[in-house]
Amino acid sequence: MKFEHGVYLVTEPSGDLAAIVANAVAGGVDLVQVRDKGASTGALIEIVQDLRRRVAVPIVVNDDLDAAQHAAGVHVGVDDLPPSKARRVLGPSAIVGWSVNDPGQLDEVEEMRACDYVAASPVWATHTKPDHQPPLGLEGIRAIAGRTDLPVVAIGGIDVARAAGAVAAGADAVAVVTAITRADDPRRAVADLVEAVREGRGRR
Ligand SMILES: Cc1ncc(COP(=O)(O)OP(=O)(O)O)c(N)n1
Ligand SMILES: Cc1ncsc1CCOP(=O)(O)O
Ligand SMILES: [Mg+2]
Repeated sequence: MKFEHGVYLVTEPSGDLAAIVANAVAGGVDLVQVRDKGASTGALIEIVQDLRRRVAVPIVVNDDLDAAQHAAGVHVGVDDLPPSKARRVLGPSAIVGWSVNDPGQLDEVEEMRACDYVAASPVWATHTKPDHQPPLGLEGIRAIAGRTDLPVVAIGGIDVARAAGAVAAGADAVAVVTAITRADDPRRAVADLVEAVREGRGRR
């Protein structure tokens, strides 16, 4: 997985989803994840099919392997099915992402081999995922990025003020919910994040 602009949109089930995603993609998002913890598989498939008609970037689904078969891939965490199983079901060309909070996960060779990227999750505390694990901080990004060649995505509490620091610490991309979905102008918000990522890359 190549994160050209380094911005990954993770959706939430509020607001005008189609408009937010279309504007975010126009601003430069590389990848979209449909995340709606309360949605049925059928509802997720409908969302994916609708978004696929509107935008050209890959769309992955959070958690739900059945819905992910109608998308470009899946994002899973430690409480979900393992990446290796997702890979077996979705095949070699699917995108498979895995949340990492404990650096010990990086030693799970079979799981790491199944992934296209790992997410340092969360970097900062966030209300968007009330059950999140302890924040890793910038040190956590450095520790993870220093131990894998996979692209590292930073997620949790990331906004335009924090994005460059996360990237300078070793993240290849930032994954963002509210700083995009709740922005007055999601397209502008993404464009500003893209610029911050560029600045962070320049600091490495
Ligand atoms: C890009 C990205 N990173 C981390 C997560 C969190 O996944 P997980 O730990 O499985 O938690 P839920 O999102 O399922 O609540 C993510 N979704 N996306
Ligand atoms: C889904 C998820 N996984 C770890 S933190 C998080 C939510 C990030 O949301 P926000 O960008 O609003 O802090
Ligand atoms: Mg999950």
